[in-house]
Amino acid sequence: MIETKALTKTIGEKMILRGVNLKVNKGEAVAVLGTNGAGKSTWLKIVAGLLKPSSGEIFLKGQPRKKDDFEQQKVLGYLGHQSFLYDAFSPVENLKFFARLYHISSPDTRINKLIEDVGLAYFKHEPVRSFSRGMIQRLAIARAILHKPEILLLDEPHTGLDQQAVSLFNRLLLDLKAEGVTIIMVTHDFQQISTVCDRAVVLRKGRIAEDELIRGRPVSWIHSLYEGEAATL
Ligand SMILES: Nc1ncnc2c1ncn2[C@@H]1O[C@H](COP(=O)(O)OP(=O)(O)OP(=O)(O)O)[C@@H](O)[C@H]1O
Repeated sequence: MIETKALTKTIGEKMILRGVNLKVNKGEAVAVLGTNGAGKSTWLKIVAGLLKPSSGEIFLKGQPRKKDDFEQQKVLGYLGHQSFLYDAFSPVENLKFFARLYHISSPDTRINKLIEDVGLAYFKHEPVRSFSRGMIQRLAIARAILHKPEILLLDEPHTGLDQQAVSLFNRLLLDLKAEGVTIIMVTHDFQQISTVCDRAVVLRKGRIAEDELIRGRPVSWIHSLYEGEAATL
């Protein structure tokens, strides 16, 4: 579904990715772990088409990744550290704007359903500038899945969410997974990884250091994998 081969990224003198070979199959839910600065967000941004690699290859559904290809872009939903939302617009106006970008016809029913799903129905006509961080994150989640992407790329998606929103979001992710959506999630949150993901990949210094199936494993084991100590358990 998504594959990067020998992917490198150098910015200035700094080599951030040093040859990342990673293949994610359709319907998998994969966590990408690693310490701060390991290169996780950079890898995700390159796959999302927001950054250019220095070298290497990217394949999306078996096809080489092309720059500014709308059909390829539609396959992906990306949730990064920035919300991409417009402050002066309400949730309804923001989602209508993105629906137009994705050429979604008659989006009103879907927009209302998504706003309800993320728990913002009461605020759907209020400007985003009045929202808390958690509310913005809820709307950003709705924005990322609005066009029903086949692959969801999530960069620390649980950040800023309260416990109720975390449960709601995980439910949403598990439903999408059951529908066959592929999920790739950069995160430091081991509890959420064990709830949502089947596989964990650990990046260290720009390379894949671990790649293991984690279904049924306790959170402590995932932590050991992150620390590079799982093999000794
Ligand atoms: N535009 C940039 N210019 C210079 N250095 C950068 C740039 N973007 C990223 N870096 C550096 O590249 C390294 C990897 O960054 P990246 O954001 O991919 O790490 P990460 O694994 O996602 O970390 P975190 O868990 O802190 O989000 C970091 O040392 C970062 O400072």
